[in-house]
Amino acid sequence: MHLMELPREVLLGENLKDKVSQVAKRLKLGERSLILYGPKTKEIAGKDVEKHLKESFDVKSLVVKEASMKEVEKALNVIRDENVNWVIGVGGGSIIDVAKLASFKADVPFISFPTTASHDGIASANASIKDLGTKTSIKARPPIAVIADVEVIKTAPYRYLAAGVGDTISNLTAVKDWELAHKIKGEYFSEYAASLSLMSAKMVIKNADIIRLGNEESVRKVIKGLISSGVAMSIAGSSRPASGAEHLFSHALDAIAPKPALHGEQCGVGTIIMAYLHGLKWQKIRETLKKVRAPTNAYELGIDPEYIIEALTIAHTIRPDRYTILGKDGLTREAAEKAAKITGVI
Ligand SMILES: NC(=O)C1=CN([C@@H]2O[C@H](COP(=O)(O)OP(=O)(O)OC[C@H]3O[C@@H](n4cnc5c(N)ncnc54)[C@H](OP(=O)(O)O)[C@@H]3O)[C@@H](O)[C@H]2O)C=CC1
Ligand SMILES: O=C(CO)COP(=O)(O)O
Ligand SMILES: [Zn+2]
Repeated sequence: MHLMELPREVLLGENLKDKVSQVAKRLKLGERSLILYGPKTKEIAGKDVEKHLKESFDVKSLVVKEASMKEVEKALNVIRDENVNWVIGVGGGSIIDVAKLASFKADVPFISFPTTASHDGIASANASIKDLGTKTSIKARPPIAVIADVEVIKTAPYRYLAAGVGDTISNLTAVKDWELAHKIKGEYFSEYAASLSLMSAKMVIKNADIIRLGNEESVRKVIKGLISSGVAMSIAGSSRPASGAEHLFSHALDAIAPKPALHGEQCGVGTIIMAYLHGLKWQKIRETLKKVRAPTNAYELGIDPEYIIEALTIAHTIRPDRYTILGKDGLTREAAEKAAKITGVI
């Protein structure tokens, strides 16, 4: 049996920092809450959300440094010691993932309050957490509510919005990899989740000219795609519809590059290469990324070509149970170099 859980409320609008209490009351989440934010997102929105929440709730707070198991444990300790009833994560993908996993382990609900449109973990049920050096995708529960404040998200540097396009466009190759795993390995495949995921990718391609403006409408377009993508993952019961070989490439870069770029930026570049390997129209993907001013090569990622090649050759080892176009043995150095050169990535 596959149990599908989805958010109960999704708010997308302006000035929502003082609306969290209303949502929490409506959903009867309880008296004691824990707010998680990062050092920057505390200043950007966290402090304000906390101030408003304190008018109605008993609020504990924690500054989260990274998406690691250590940080999840810290949050879990506060939840248990303080008998916290619900959690809210105010931040980027890292903060939301820590809130998602800690609340899941403690069996309490959590609210997702994204400060950027850079990743599709906003509404997904899985958390990407670093444990023993590499990122693992851990099954958790989707947020009970998503509160996406366009005013807050709009203040993030444009680069984050372009990264969101990269994370969404990667659904094109992720779904291809999923189909392949279904055909070759007999892996469970949900046509419905795959279609929803592809729809998000197609929407950002179609709206690239609007997105590149970086205005409020752009934020709304990208956020909607990211939320649908997260819902697709919840329906699938895994990150399969939105994470294939292009994500393995990004996770590999996170592990080896001295200064990795944003998750969505790396996934976007990975999508160009994996689309080439799949025989898809990779030029169209590159064109869209260029249009929204997202990186399309090593230089723009700020990563040495040598790391790009290495990441391509080790990507298949990151999650051996996730079958992709890279197969069981991965790419040879020569094949990696050729694919990266043909697609203009190096
Ligand atoms: N679970 C899932 O389904 C998914 C998970 N992910 C995961 O999400 C992570 C990537 O998320 P991403 O958002 O790109 O990166 P991070 O959450 O790591 O944030 C990157 C930086 O941006 C800062 N930041 C956040 N909001 C703003 C803002 N409004 N203005 C200025 N700076 C801001 C953060 O501040 P601070 O230092 O305060 O945190 C941080 O320093 C990865 O760990 C990835 O694996 C991605 C997709 C799906
Ligand atoms: O980033 C994701 C989808 O965009 C999902 O994360 P994983 O690659 O960790 O499963
Ligand atoms: Zn992603």
